[in-house]
Amino acid sequence: MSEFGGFIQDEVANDELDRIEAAYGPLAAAVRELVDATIRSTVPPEEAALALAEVEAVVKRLRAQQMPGPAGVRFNSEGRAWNWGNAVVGLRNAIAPPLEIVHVRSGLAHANVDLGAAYEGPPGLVHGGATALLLDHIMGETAAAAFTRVTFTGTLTMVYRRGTPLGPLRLDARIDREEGRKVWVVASIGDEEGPTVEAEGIFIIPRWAT
Ligand SMILES: CCCCCCCCCCCCCCCC(=O)SCCNC(=O)CCNC(=O)[C@H](O)C(C)(C)COP(=O)(O)OP(=O)(O)OC[C@H]1O[C@@H](n2cnc3c(N)ncnc32)[C@H](O)[C@@H]1OP(=O)(O)O
Repeated sequence: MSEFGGFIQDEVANDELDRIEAAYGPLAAAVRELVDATIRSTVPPEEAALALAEVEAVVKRLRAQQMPGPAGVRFNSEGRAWNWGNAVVGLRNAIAPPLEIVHVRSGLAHANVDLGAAYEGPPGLVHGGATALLLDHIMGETAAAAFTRVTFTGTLTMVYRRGTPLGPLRLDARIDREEGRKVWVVASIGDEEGPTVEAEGIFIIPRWAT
């Protein structure tokens, strides 16, 4: 294994990655269900205590073998990259919705997502930090121009036009302009009635990546 600016070259073969993803993807999806079920359950406390014992047993089983730190962003020489722990798109991260981003072309992307009880801020509405999180990520991937370069968020501006309802939502992002190592991206998230939050960000290609 070797590291480039935090990106880790890890020679796991593609068929082995498929096998791992086929097991851990559904596991993370079940944990997402668990998060939602824990928030919305109305079973009596005695039932919740029994559930706790079962969850603790599952945690113990998974802790039997662990990587020393976070999952990182990895790639192999077969051209595959994976970021299973990412907070927005991580296949193995139950905190991530996960967002499935469609890159229409370099610098233009969109995504559909259904946010449930785990993302609530004001009653029935998405937490403002959660919309910022999703927007930051889709904008970052868009700035990366079809994954041909690394960009970091420099400045992010959010305009919250109206509350974002929990439920089905759409995100859109596009590169507005570029100047040297700076990439301006505009984006929005919204429901069927239109955008609820509009964002503008300056993404920087770091000096170390040029
Ligand atoms: C090939 C393999 C492909 C793989 C492809 C994988 C892609 C996978 C996509 C994942 C997508 C993730 C999407 C989430 C995106 C995050 O969440 S990133 C995490 C949050 N952001 C950070 O942690 C960034 C922290 N800050 C930094 O690391 C550094 O300050 C930066 C932003 C890289 C800039 O450092 P630097 O390169 O030393 O910049 P520097 O030379 O000082 O300035 C360059 C220019 O940028 C301007 N600038 C610098 N900082 C800022 C700023 N904060 N705001 C505005 N302008 C700024 C300067 O004024 C300067 O402008 P000019 O003078 O050229 O006009």
